[in-house]
Amino acid sequence: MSAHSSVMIPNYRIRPFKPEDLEAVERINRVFLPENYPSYFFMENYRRFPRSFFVAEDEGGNVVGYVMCRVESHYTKSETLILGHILSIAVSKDHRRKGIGEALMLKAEEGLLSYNCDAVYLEVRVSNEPAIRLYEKLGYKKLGIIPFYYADGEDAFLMYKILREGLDDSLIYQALGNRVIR
Ligand SMILES: CC(=O)SCCNC(=O)CCNC(=O)[C@H](O)C(C)(C)COP(=O)(O)OP(=O)(O)OC[C@H]1O[C@@H](n2cnc3c(N)ncnc32)[C@H](O)[C@@H]1OP(=O)(O)O
Repeated sequence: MSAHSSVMIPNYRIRPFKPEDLEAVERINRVFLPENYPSYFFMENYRRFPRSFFVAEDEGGNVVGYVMCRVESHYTKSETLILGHILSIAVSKDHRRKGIGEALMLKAEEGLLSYNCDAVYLEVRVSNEPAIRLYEKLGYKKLGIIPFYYADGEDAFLMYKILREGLDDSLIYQALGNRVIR
């Protein structure tokens, strides 16, 4: 399974994150997501995994969305899996339903493939219909629920997508199953 690199969205451009984008990315994160991070967290993920951190900009060069990822090792009985972790994605409200979220996700997957990721996973609030629909559209499956994952007590779905052809779903369960109930 491969990610598609040729996603074109009229009037927008998806490009790699640059340190100058930090303020804009943090603003979008604070306004549109309850899960906020200190600046060093964004910069650390950029420093370690620059090929899977993207922003979307409009024609005026304004940053209107981002996706930030990390690469992790997870263990199964037979092998170590390299898993991409989508840490955070958001698109400014005025720019939604134009394909930006989907394009950011596909670019992130492409970047994660360049780090040899076997699969990609993420956590999402069980009430976050738009995001869950987006992930399902892109082929993500629910591994299970992480109870009380968020600070306000809401549960998360742990969702994943296999990137390496032939990788069995059961290996993802071996790697991440201890975090979820089914
Ligand atoms: C790992 C995490 O970060 S989990 C948290 C995810 N982030 C957030 O919840 C932040 C607030 N939400 C957002 O920023 C946006 O709503 C996002 C990122 C979830 C989606 O971004 P958008 O640019 O609007 O998505 P995009 O236009 O690419 O939509 C792609 C598909 O997602 C689904 N989708 C997106 N929004 C919706 C919605 N409101 N209702 C139903 N389906 C939706 C649809 O299947 C859509 O395809 P379609 O337009 O062909 O029907």
